[in-house]
Amino acid sequence: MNQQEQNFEIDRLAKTLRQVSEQIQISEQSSDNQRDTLQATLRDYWKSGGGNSTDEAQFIETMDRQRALSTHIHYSARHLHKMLKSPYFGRIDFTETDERRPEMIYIGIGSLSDKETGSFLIYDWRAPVASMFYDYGQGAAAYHCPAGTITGVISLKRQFKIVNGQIEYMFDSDLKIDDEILQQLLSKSADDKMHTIVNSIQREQNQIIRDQAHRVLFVEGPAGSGKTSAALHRVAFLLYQDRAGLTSQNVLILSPNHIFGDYISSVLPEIGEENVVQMTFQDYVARSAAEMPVQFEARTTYLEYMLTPNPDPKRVANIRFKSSEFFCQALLRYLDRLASDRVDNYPAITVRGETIFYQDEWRHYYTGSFAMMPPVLRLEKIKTIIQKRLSEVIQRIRQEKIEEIIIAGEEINEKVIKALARIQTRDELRATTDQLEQLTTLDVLNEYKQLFKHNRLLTETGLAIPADWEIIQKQTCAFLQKGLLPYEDIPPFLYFQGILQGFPAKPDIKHVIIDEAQDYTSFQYKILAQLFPNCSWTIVGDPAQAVQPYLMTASFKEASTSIGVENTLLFRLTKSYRSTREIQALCQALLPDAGEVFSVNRSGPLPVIVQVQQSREQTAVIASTIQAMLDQGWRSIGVITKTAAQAMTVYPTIDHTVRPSLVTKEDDEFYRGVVVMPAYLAKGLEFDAVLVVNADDINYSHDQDRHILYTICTRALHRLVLYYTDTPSPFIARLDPALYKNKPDW
Ligand SMILES: Nc1ncnc2c1ncn2[C@@H]1O[C@H](COP(=O)(O)OP(=O)(O)OP(=O)(O)O)[C@@H](O)[C@H]1O
Repeated sequence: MNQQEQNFEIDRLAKTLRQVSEQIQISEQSSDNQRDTLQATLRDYWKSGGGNSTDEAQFIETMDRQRALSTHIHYSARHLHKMLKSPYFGRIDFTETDERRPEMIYIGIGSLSDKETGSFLIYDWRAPVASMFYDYGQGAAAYHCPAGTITGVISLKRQFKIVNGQIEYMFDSDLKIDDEILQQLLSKSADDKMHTIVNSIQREQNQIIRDQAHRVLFVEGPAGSGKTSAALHRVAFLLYQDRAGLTSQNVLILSPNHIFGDYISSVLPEIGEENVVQMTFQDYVARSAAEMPVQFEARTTYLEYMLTPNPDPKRVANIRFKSSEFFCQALLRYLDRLASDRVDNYPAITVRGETIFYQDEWRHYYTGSFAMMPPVLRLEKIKTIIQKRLSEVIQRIRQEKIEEIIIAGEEINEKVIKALARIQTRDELRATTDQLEQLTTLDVLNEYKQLFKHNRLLTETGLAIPADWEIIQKQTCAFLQKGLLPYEDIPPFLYFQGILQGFPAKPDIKHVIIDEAQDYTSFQYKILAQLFPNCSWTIVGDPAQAVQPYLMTASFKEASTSIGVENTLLFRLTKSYRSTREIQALCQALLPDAGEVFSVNRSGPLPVIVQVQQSREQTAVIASTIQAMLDQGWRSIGVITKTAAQAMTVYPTIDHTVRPSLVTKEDDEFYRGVVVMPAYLAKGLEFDAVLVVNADDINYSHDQDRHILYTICTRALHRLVLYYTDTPSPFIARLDPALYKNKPDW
């Protein structure tokens, strides 16, 4: 780029910043005006004495409108302040077919138009025309917009780094955002929060972000391929596309845990969007558990137990069965029958030989008039009908009783006579009211028990006896007998309960992102589909990172069947960005059938696999490694164990002068620095350096352990060290020695 061009860009930036400043002033002025209007509206209303309900309704509507406007002004001012620091990061010169002159298109986190001419000074990165910045280098290019596909030629592509209103660097790139800039971006130290990748979104990621043709978008990709990043930027894109119909309150992110939720919480605000609603599946479980007469097993208790070297095979059989497609289908069949046949053999309700509710009326209401309601509600409605009819009979009987008591002449006080008649009527009808109660009460927990206790799951569905059925029956009954619902029973039970009682659906949620989707079972998807009936979905995951042993999680195909949407697309990412080439090579080698994964051409030292003789030596070696990493300027170091119990053992051995923190619970705070934590909480996070403690055969020898080890190692950006004591994990022992060293040289 010659000097003249550099000067042009410097002037262009100055002009843009002037415009941004002016617009900030206007925005702040209108914010002040808006605040005054709001206060004046409030004052006038109270001065006028409140008014009638029509006035009040109007007043509330006015206030809501003014508040919404105020919020909007506030956000655009915040956006402009961000733009004052860094208004754009890219430029393309695009000549549309049939046009002679190119248009200079500057791309930033928001749009800005010239106050006087109205022309765009900056295009929002989500604008249709901006997609070419991510999709093309110089040469023929095209983009889609409501008017159709626009074609043309890109004659220049320029990238900027503007910090605090100053150009730090700018360069022209021939290709799409290429490896060089990525290398630079990725060679930095990891933060305790994830950051936006808006200025370096890759073409394959851009396709995910901008897809609008599918109601369910599945994204599968190796560790570090930007699945979470793409999903979050997709949220920003959807919010931009549908400003009128979609707000941040209509979008929900389902995170694996709150640590992860906190980790990703900066991305949207960084690009000027409000954070969306966040939730974990455990939040839903906890809310449901609060109302149950049985204790739900905590996820951590379950995981800690299942991650021990030799969990009870009976429990393993139970976990496999409860998350299997067989059980899912069996339960669905059972629920279908319950929804249609439950009342088939219910008797007529009679009092003194008079039928007040005929036998066929059960079916008439249950599968007819009330068929759209959940069964519990249907029975309640029918009960109300019967009670109403019964109350007429009760009045008649009471009157008869009163007359009988008067004729008997044993009592003359009117009040006492009435009370006696009431008691006698109640006693006479007790059998009927008890019968009614019993027929119309559906105790969900008891119903669930009966599936196993009395074999109803099979007898009612006619399905063949599955392997290990007796073990599963006994296990389930034994747990429930103790008042405990085991973790593997929670999703099927909550689904069962939801179908019978109804789900607390959230129709306002219009888009749901599921991260770490490889850990969800079919039942979980089914529950989510009921909770969010009106939404589209972005579901991202990596089957190689399934860290819950024995659980039969849903494939993407099973997930889409469970969600019940046909308009789906499975998108596969193939490039990984997080780790150095060397770390990535070792991670890929841990998987037996890893497909080809491309990496950014970023090199670093080989991973290190060290044998330590005993725990005293391990303590010393870890201490010196951490110190060496810190001395080299790496700021986030993850000491990652298989279980929380192991993390708690390792934590006290870490030199406390490096101020380590221990993270063992899903809602613990997560800070940058030296962090000791179990693998299942480190999911989705990343560290400059990862130290894998106890990489022995005791911890990592079964096939499911392989995925845990892979997940841990893929958290590393720049350095990876694995320690073992006696025998290394077979997954390590089988590695090609060229992939690692036995001694660190840092
Ligand atoms: N286009 C990109 N430009 C710059 N950095 C990127 C890009 N895509 C991803 N990254 C970075 O790569 C790292 C991994 O991204 P992310 O966490 O989104 O991947 P993931 O596929 O969700 O990973 P995992 O499955 O391991 O949790 C992050 O540091 C992210 O900022």
